[in-house]
Amino acid sequence: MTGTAGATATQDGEAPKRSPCSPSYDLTGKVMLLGDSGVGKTCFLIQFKDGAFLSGTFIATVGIDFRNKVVTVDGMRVKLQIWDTAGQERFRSVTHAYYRDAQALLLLYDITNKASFDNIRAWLTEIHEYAQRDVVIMLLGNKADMSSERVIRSEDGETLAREYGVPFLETSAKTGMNVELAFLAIAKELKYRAGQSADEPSFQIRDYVESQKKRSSCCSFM
Ligand SMILES: Nc1nc2c(ncn2[C@@H]2O[C@H](COP(=O)(O)OP(=O)(O)OP(=O)(O)O)[C@@H](O)[C@H]2O)c(=O)[nH]1
Ligand SMILES: [Mg+2]
Repeated sequence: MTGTAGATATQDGEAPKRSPCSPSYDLTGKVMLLGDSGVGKTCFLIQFKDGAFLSGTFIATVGIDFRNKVVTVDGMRVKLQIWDTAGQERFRSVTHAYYRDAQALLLLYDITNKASFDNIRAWLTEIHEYAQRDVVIMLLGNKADMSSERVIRSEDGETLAREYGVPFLETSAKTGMNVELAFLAIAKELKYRAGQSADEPSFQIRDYVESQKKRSSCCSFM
C-alpha cells in the first residue's frame, strides 16, 4: 500500500467535526475499483476526488491505495473509502485480501480495449469467489470520450450487465461524464441498505442509474 490517503482532514474528504460529539458523516462504506490495468481506475478516482484528469504518461498503480470522500445523499453524509487497486496480474493476490471488506465494487473496462471487456467475466468470477455475497457491483465502460476508437458498443455493456443483474454506465474519467453518478448511486444504495430512514420508499439502484445517466453523444450507429 502506498498510503497516500492520509493528508489533511479536508484533502482526505473529511469535513471538520461539527461538534466534539458528532462525527462529520452519518455512514461509511468501502468501495473498490477493479478492472484490467489501463482501463482508467486511478483517473476515475482522481476525477471524482479532485475534479481533475491525469493525462500524459500512464503510471500503473502498484498494490493498492485509497482515498476518502464524503458525499451527501438525501441529507445524509456518506463517507466513501475508495480503494484503488492495481489491475496488473502480479498484484492480484494482494488485492484479493481486500475484497472481503468491500460493500461495493466498481468494475471498469475500457470501451477502446476489447480484452478489458472480455476479461469482465473473469473479474466477476473472482468477485464471487472473494467478495461478500451481497456486495453492490456496478459495471462501468470507461473512456467514453474516445468515440473514434470505440470497439465495444454501449449495447454490449448493457447486455453483459443485464446478464449479471448489475447496473451499467458508460463513463469518462477525462470529461467526468457519469463519474459522480456512479459514486452517488453507490452511496444511495448503501444508505438504503443501512435502513437509516425506514419511511423511505424502496431504492432500486439500476432504475436510479438509468434515470440519471448521461449517454455519450455519438456512436449509436455501432
Ligand atoms: N481519453 C481517456 N483516457 C483515459 C480515461 N481514463 C484513463 N485514461 C488514460 O488511460 C491510461 C490509464 O489510466 P489509469 O487510471 O492509470 O489506469 P488504471 O486502471 O488505474 O491502471 P492500473 O493502475 O495499472 O490498474 C492513462 O494514460 C489515462 O490518462 C478516460 O476516461 N478517457
Ligand atoms: Mg491505477
